[in-house]
Amino acid sequence: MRKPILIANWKMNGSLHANQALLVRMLAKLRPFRKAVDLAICPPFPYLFQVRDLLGYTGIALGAQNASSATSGAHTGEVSATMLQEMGCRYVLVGHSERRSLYHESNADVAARFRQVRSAGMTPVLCVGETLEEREQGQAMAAIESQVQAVIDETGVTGLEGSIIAYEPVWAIGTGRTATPEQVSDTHRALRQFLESHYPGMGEAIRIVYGGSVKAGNAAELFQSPEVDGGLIGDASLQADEFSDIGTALADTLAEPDSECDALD
Ligand SMILES: O=C(CO)COP(=O)(O)O
Repeated sequence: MRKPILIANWKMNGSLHANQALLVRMLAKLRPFRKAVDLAICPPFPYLFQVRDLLGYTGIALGAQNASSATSGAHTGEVSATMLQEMGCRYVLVGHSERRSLYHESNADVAARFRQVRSAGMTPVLCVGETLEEREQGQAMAAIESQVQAVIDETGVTGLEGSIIAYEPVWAIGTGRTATPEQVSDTHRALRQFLESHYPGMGEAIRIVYGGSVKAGNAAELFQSPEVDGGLIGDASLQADEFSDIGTALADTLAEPDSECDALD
C-alpha cells in the first residue's frame, strides 16, 4: 500500500514574517490527518533553517526545491545535496518544469541532480511532464518517458526505488487549467506500465503524485483515482486553509472505508 503524500512547493515566495504566520496557521490545520498522509514543505533555500525549526517534531518533513549536480567546489550559486541533507531535508524536487524551461536543465542534468540527492540519503521527487505542444501532437508519454529514462540511464532502474515521481503537465502549472482526472489517471497508469516493463514491481511500488493548479475545489476529483498518490502544490500551498483543505481531500480518499464502517457501527 502506497502512503499518500502532499508536498508544498513554495517556489520563490515568502519572507521570514510571512512564513512564520503561514506555518503557525497551517500546522494547526494539518494536525488531524498528518499520520494518514505524509507531508512536506519545500521553501526557498534561505528559509530552510526557519522552516525546519517551525516544523520541529510535528512529523512534517522539510524539503528543498533543487540540488546541484556537483558534489562541491567551484559552482557559484549552487547548493549541494549534502548541504541540504545537513539542513534536515528529507525530500528534494528535481527537474521541476520551471528549472527545465527557465534554467535550461536538460534531462541528463536533472538525472545527475537526482543521483546526488539519492547519494546524500534523501528522497528525490522527480518532476516530469509534457508541454501543451507535445500533448497535442500525441507525444505526451514519449516526453515523460524520456525524462524518466534519463534517470534510469544515470542510476540504473533501481535508482528510482523509494523515490517519488511528480507528474506536472507544463500547461497546467500556475495556469488555473488542470488536467482532467482521466488524463491524470491515464498518465500515471502508463507511467507505471513503463516502469514495470523495466523492473517488475517498480510500477506498483512507486509513489506518483500530480501537480498543476491543484486547489481545494478540485483536489477531491483529482485524487480520487487509486493511481494518484497525492499532490505537489504550488500557489495553493501559500494559503494555510487552502493547503489544509487539499490535505483533507487527500486523507478522505483513505478514510472512506472506515467511515462506512463507522456508519454501520
Ligand atoms: O509547479 C507546481 C508545483 O511544483 C504547481 O504549481 P501550481 O499549483 O501553482 O499550479
